[in-house]
Amino acid sequence: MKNMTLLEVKNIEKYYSQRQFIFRRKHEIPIIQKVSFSLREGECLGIVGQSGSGKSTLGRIILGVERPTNGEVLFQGVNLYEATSKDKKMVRRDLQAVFQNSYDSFNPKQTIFEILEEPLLNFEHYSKIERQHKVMELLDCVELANTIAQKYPAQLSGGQQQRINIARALALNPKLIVLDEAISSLDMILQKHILQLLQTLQKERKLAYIFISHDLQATHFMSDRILVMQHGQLMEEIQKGQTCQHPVSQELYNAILPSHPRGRNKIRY
Ligand SMILES: Nc1ncnc2c1ncn2[C@@H]1O[C@H](COP(=O)(O)OP(=O)(O)OP(=O)(O)O)[C@@H](O)[C@H]1O
Repeated sequence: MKNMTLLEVKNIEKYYSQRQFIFRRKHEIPIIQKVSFSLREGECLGIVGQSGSGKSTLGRIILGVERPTNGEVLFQGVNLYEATSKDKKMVRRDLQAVFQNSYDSFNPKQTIFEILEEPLLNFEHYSKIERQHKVMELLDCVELANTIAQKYPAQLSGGQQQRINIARALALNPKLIVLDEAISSLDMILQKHILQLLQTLQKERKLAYIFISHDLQATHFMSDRILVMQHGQLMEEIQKGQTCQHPVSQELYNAILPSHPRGRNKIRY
């Protein structure tokens, strides 16, 4: 089911004020300029662009944690920045995020069980036994052994920590997960495993993703559509299987290195 609109981003602009020199007056620097797009249920939308193009700022605006200067973000029809407390609760359940530095998002004094139990305690009316079952189910979902539940985050590898982050994001059965450089700190083999896991979970749960990344190949693998950003603007939308047309997108695609050096000037889009 990929036809219901889940998210609408309308004419988003974000300015930061910055002083050019110590005694000069502050200037408004545009970081996001007139960005609009929508996302359907169960869809994966990739957002790529060079460093500093505004991807993470846009991600934070979509998550409702960074108010845009202008424009609206509607999640399931609710304006994130004018939501009532009841609507905010719905958004906190249905809209989740996974970031690059998984360890930073944990309380190091909590066990994995406590970390995964926390959203259930805050949002569900489960009994203790039900919470235990649910935590084990979440560990199973991200292909981790139940014995991990008693460990602390520092006792896990980077890949295991990122799986815990994904499991925590899944705990409340969200509709959308914003993945911001979620696999960037992992080695290539682990990246592939996590991407495959994310795809399986997407199919099983009809989840939508916004996949923000520098990595064009991973974004291609995951996404139904890709938005290319530069200087805070959307330059092009590339549908799956289509060739990119815009010079900015072509430059990004040209930067992909083929596995063999002799093929490096023969990239095809
Ligand atoms: N709080 C802030 N105050 C001022 N400028 C900011 C702030 N946050 C981000 N910026 C600037 O906004 C621009 C976009 O940053 P952003 O992190 O969104 O880009 P990005 O495309 O995600 O980059 P990267 O891929 O390197 O993470 C950058 O020039 C950054 O310096």
